[in-house]
Amino acid sequence: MIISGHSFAAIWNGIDLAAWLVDGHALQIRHANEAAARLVGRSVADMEGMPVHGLVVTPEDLIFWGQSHAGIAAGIHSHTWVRNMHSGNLVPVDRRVLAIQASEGDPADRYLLLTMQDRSEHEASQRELESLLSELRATLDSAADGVLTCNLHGEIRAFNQRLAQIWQLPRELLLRRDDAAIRVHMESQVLDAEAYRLRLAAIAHEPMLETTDILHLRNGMTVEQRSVPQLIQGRPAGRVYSFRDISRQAEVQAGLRLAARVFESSLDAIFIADERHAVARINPGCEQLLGAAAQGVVGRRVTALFAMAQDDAEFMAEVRQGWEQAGFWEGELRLRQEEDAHCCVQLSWVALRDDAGAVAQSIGFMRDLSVQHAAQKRIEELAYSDALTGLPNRLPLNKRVAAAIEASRGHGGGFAILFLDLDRFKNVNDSLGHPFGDRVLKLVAERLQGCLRQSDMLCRLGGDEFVIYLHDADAAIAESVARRVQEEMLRPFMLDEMGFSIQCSIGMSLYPQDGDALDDLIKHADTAMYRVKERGRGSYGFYQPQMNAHLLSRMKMEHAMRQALNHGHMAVHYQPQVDMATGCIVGAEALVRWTDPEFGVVSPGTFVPLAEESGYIVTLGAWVMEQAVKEAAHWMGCGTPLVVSVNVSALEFRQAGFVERISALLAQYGLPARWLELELTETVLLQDAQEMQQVLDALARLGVGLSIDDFGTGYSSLAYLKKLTIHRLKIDKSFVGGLPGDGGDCAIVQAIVSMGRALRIGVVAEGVETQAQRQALQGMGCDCYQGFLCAPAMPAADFRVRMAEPATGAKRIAKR
Ligand SMILES: Nc1nc2c(ncn2[C@@H]2O[C@H](COP(=O)(O)O[C@H]3[C@@H](O)[C@H](n4cnc5c(=O)[nH]c(N)nc54)O[C@@H]3COP(=O)(O)O)[C@@H](O)[C@H]2O)c(=O)[nH]1
Repeated sequence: MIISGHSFAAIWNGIDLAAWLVDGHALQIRHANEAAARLVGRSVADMEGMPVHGLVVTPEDLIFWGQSHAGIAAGIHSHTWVRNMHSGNLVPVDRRVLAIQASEGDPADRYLLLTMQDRSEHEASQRELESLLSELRATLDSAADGVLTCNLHGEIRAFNQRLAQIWQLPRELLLRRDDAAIRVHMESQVLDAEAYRLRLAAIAHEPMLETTDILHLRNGMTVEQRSVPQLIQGRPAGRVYSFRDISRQAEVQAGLRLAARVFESSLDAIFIADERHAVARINPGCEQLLGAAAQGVVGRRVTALFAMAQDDAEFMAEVRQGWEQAGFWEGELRLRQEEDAHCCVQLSWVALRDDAGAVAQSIGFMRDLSVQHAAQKRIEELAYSDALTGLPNRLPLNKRVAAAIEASRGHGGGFAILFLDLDRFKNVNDSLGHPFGDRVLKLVAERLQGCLRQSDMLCRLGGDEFVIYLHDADAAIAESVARRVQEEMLRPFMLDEMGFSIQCSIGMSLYPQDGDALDDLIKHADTAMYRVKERGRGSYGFYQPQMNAHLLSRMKMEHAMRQALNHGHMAVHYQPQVDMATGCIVGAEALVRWTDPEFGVVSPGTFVPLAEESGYIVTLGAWVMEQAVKEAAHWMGCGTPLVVSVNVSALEFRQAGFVERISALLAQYGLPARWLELELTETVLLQDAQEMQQVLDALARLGVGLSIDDFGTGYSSLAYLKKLTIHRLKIDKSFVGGLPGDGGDCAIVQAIVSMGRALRIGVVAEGVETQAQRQALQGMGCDCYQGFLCAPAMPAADFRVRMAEPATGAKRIAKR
């Protein structure tokens, strides 16, 4: 097809692309179309013939037109600017240059066709896009939430800095693109990684799903993960995840939940009041304390819950003052309960203020003080009374005596103090147990109270010690009361169908002659009571000033006794035990002796009880035991073995490791256990039956003999004779003394001997002084005797001599 010149012009001017034809040699514009004229803001006519440099605006273009264009054939495509002469603006253009050879072989006949596409709009939209992108990035990076976008295949397209922070993405994952590593890292940060992985897989399967999940991360953060589909033209193209740190929120919520639980489950009664001090809420503890359901209480004024002496306004003024000064008010109030009851509560009422500082709400905490008040009352009672008997204790007695002394200054009257101690009450406790002893003490207290007038006062000081204040009393009244008390005590008591009587010792002091203060009067009455005990108990006596001197000498004696062992003032003597039938010595009782440089010969009857009271008997007894075992080993070594009997006190027997020590001693001196016998009193055997039996069994297993000393003077329970491994009974010398004339003693001794025989237990009579006694005992079937008739206890050396002289007294024969 051939295009006419007219048609070409129409096409040339019709195209929207600016074009001009430049003479390659002259560098002048030969032709320009109308689009070119519009682009540069000139007319076509103005442009044609114009040097091409006239339109150059950039240094690069100047260089371009200044160089040879011979090489331009395939065309040049570049971006540049042209100036619009009309507006003066630079217009960005997309420029193409094409070389055209007009006639063959004439290099001068060469043209350059320039086409320019205005890029203004394209560049503007490009800038707009970049600006939008940077805005979007800035927005993402400044977002408080972590954001991550991915496509439908799960490939990560973008995430922001916050996401990196929340998930603590390591630096290397920020520098290189590794979606799999990022996902693995994120999963590893979730506490339940497996569950999270499954959840993500499930979300990926549902492109249109909108999700919200709470994630607990290993770093302690709680994160809310939301995900929404990313839609392009209504179709899912990917997914946007956002992650919000809700740790604080979760903490607050947990705190609120906890507070609600505390409110609901608190044992304290709690109410919340509004700004007008009307009850808004109460907890179950409060309902319980009030005895009313919340509905009946909510809306009532807080002050209406209490029974108060003050009126409402006065009380609230006080409360407000507390709120102003400390933020709370605290005090004891009487709470109204259901059915007109009341209870005492401790109210702590705290004001909660709004931002402006006004009291918006208040919380009241109430603690029931009933138990505390009861305990307080009990403490006061206990402070003034004896818990066991309920009798007043020393405090009220002090007050009473102080008042009596004060009153006596006016009218000169006197009063008496009686110090009363139950005799051998320890035996009751030891044998029948403390609970039984406690019940006896209560009965005693009742009896004693019955002997007194209203104006007198009976107190228990502790243990088995009582003090009686006799109001307006002289020596005669005191004595008659003491006598009445003793008669009353001797009247049989009944407990658990057991009848018994109690003996007591009473010491008395008088005001004002024996002291002008309670402490002195009690001390002196106590001293008098001691003297009564020493004289044989079961009686009463008045304080005499020289008694204190006696007490002092007791203390001196105790001190001397403790020194005696180290100073060699103690010795062990041996008293022979003789076989009735043969007259041979078959054993010896070891008896301790003390000769003091100051006190002279002190009887064991005096110092053994002192040693028992002070606990020194443990040391003393261990020493006697060692001497006796050593001596018996010596007898055996001399070919004259004999059984040695050693007295063991209750305290010694109770010592842990007693059996082990005996066993070690026997081993140390090489004495076979059968040559040792332990003498125990009945009181020892009754201490704690079970524990006692274990020790006795262990001793029996060792092969040591056991005898019961002073048999018949204690409880003489047949039960333990049957149960325990006893080898011998020792008839007390008090029964032997009455033989053969006293029918009662004869009957007792006969009974003991018969019982021994029946139970196959040996019987020894002690304190045999006459042939008549020996014959009587022999006639009754008693096996052995011990007493002055044969010999008193003698030093070890004398005893050895005695054994070596068969002609002088009893012959010795070892028999066991
Ligand atoms: N725990 C320990 N107690 C001991 C020890 N040594 C002695 N005692 C106890 O002291 C009490 C008094 O003992 P004592 O003054 O030695 O009297 C004993 C004998 O000397 C005395 N006796 C012996 N024969 C006669 C006699 O014919 N007539 C008479 N009037 N008295 C006599 O009897 C006492 C022996 O008592 P007993 O032990 O009951 O067999 C006394 O209770 C001793 O037990 C010791 O080392 N440890």
